[in-house]
Amino acid sequence: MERHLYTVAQLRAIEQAAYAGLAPGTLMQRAGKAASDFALELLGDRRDRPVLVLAGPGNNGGDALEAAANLADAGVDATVLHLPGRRDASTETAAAYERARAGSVGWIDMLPPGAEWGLVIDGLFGIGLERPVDGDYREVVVGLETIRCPILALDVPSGLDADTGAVIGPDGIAVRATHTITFLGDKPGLHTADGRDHAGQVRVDMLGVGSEALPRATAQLSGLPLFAGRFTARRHNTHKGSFGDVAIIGGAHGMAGAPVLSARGALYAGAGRVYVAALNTPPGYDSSQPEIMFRAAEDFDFFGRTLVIGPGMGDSASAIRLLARALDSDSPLVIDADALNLIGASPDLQSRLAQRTAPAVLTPHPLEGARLLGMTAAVVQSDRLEAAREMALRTNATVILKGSGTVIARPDGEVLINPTGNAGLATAGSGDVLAGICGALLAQGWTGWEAAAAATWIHGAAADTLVDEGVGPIGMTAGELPAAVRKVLNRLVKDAASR
Ligand SMILES: NC(=O)C1=CN([C@@H]2O[C@H](COP(=O)(O)OP(=O)(O)OC[C@H]3O[C@@H](n4cnc5c(N)ncnc54)[C@H](OP(=O)(O)O)[C@@H]3O)[C@@H](O)[C@H]2O)[C@@H](O)CC1
Ligand SMILES: [K+]
Repeated sequence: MERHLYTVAQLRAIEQAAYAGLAPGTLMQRAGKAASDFALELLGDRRDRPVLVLAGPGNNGGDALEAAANLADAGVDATVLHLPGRRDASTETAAAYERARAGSVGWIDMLPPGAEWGLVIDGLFGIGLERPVDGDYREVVVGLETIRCPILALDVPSGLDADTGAVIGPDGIAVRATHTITFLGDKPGLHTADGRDHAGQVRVDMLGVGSEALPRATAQLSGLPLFAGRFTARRHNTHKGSFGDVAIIGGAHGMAGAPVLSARGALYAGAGRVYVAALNTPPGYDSSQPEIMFRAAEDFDFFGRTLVIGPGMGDSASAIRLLARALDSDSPLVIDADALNLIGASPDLQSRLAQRTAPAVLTPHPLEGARLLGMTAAVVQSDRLEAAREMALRTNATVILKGSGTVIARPDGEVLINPTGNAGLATAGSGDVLAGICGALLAQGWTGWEAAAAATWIHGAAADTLVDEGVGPIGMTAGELPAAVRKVLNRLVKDAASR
């Protein structure tokens, strides 16, 4: 899957350009038709169930009115809960209202308690929402929370910021849809932050607008086409040196598990040799993974090795020394966990990072990202794309900002949102495994951008596989991920070979 993501400003420009060449109301009629077609598909053979259509004050409400009229024409029992605003509706929305009025649509002005619906269509607000959903609108959204049927959002689930995926406003509220049909281009907010929980499955309908009319998108959904060329079958005539060395630097006193999880991630993602360079006295070996070699970090030679630095590393003087040495080296570098916090606190380490020429990939969660940027995690989460872009620009590195809809950014402003993964990844150690996978791909010669995109995608796909097998999301452990990562990777290579 590869899909461009447009900002509201870009969508308004697309809308304006498309609008100019069409009869008034055409786009809204197309949106209403796409919505009612999708609604009929969701109803399937339950077309006798009543459908509730929520129509708000703006053009999103106009889309909903068109959809309601279409459903009634198709013989569906469609009821509109109409909540117009104080201002006059646009000409198109007024026309859609007249059309629905003339048909066999039912009308209500409040949510009847206890009513049962086969489907709810949310056309309260779309990309025009700029302040929190309140008053009667809020009451309706609260009322939806107890309704147990599919909810189809038109364009954007009402209450969600289409650019950022944040629910609008302090103490804001947004519709939790099971499906979203989005118009004129996909939107980043449907795929990150609160977006995945509120949008459900996303379908894009371009309303007949051709790709030549679209601006250049600086954000897209990540997907196999971005890195599929790297999945080549291994040649027979190879050896462990052919697939790179990865060294995990971390494991201070009491934190030996984190680098071991990273090391397993690297091993199962195909690195030739994997070391743990431990700050504390290294264990002799890992009995469940004896392939991992343990060394003391202080006198470990970084040369020719890909480094994953930070898991369980702590903030000792020795940790800072090792991090400075790693930043100054020519080794490809994944920077995780404690190493990120140390960089956030040190202008000296920041300038060493910014001056690097070898690949560097940073893997912050929102709090680590916040420390790097000198802001709060809430501010990072309020605009994850912008935060990831800013981090990439300041550090001159590729950034993987973890969380629901992980954002991957590079210094030139290009951004990906990863669509794989699930809540099972919200568990201790899963980030360590991700850093290890990323290290393994760098060690096999991938660029920082490809390694970051693919490691995130594969890590999420591995978690999705585990959920399909009944292992999670509840109770999924980080230690279960590496074997699933191996399965996903080998399947991708096999699929690539058979294409
Ligand atoms: N134009 C086109 O060609 C096409 C448009 N399309 C569709 O239009 C949608 C965009 O329409 P839109 O711009 O009218 O904005 P929309 O999201 O409906 O809401 C804005 C309205 O809500 C009001 N309002 C805002 N916040 C509020 C609050 N908290 N509480 C109460 N009221 C509030 C606000 O009022 P105001 O702020 O002006 O007082 C204004 O009236 C887009 O998402 C897509 O679905 C498609 O058909 C494709 C073709
Ligand atoms: K909506």
